[in-house]
Amino acid sequence: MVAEIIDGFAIAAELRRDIAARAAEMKEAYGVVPGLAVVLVGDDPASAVYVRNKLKATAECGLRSVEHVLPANTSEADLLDLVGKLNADPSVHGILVQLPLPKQIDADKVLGLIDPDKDVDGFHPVNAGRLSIGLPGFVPCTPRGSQILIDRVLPNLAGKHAVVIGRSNIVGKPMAQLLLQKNATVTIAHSKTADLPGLCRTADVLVAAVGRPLMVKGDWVKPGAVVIDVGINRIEVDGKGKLVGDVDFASVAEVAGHITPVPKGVGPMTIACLMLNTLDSAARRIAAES
Ligand SMILES: Nc1nc2c(c(=O)[nH]1)N[C@@H](CN(C=O)c1ccc(C(=O)N[C@@H](CCC(=O)O)C(=O)O)cc1)CN2
Repeated sequence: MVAEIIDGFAIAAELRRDIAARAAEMKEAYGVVPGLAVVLVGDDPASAVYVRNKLKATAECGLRSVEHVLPANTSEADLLDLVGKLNADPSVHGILVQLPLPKQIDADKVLGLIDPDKDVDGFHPVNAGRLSIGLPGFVPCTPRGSQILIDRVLPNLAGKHAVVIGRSNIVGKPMAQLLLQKNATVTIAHSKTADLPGLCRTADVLVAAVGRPLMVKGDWVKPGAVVIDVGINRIEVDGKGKLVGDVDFASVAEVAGHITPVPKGVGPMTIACLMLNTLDSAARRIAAES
């Protein structure tokens, strides 16, 4: 293996320690403890694990969290009603509705009702717009965390070509915006892109966010490139469940300069950045009120 592994687990732990220190200062100076409302609808086991980890991280960072667990048959109207109450609650600085939602609920409608200034997931169209025109807002946690990892190993992206595979509103598009803000030349690739391996071979920074297990192979990667694997896929190997990314780690690590593993790469940064967005939200409210 030639690539250096980017240890997202360790970097996320470092970030959480920094957030804890800043939260303690905020409490001391202003008597404010940032509050995060976490809404879980239904009984998806993976979502339950992610929510548990988010609540744990909140406590570790000295933030306050309130969990709202609703049954799988919750109506859209009831969820919208809860979001409205959380919008109006001054002790709540951040609102997170765990995705996916049960099929009877229109996720866009729910996410669109969250007050953009409490939208710590950064999924509201207002925050997508703010990001695209360079205004302060909330950046979705996975791209924000991925950008922090890229900054660690390649702080100057001017003159670099970044390829983002995947065009989702939650990861691909905001990731491309962040890379553009850092002066990279950015290409968004997707399922209809011609010669995807050839395009990827031109990337100095390659971000894979497609949800296709082990899709990116070693011969898709430019020697020395920074490879960020956003994929979290559960597959079966020899009859056992295994968590893998969108990148074939074994072959890509032979070629890349830096690579994130799965697990313990981008995933832990997603949760750390949720804490960071919640802290930012409280800091902005304090600044606006003083
Ligand atoms: N409202 C949201 N819903 C969802 C988001 C989100 O950012 N906001 N992202 C994903 C799930 N997710 C957080 O919610 C998330 C997924 C994975 C990880 C993580 O740390 N993964 C570990 C592996 C964990 C495992 O064993 O399963 C890793 O990569 O090391 C954190 C957060 C969809 N929903």
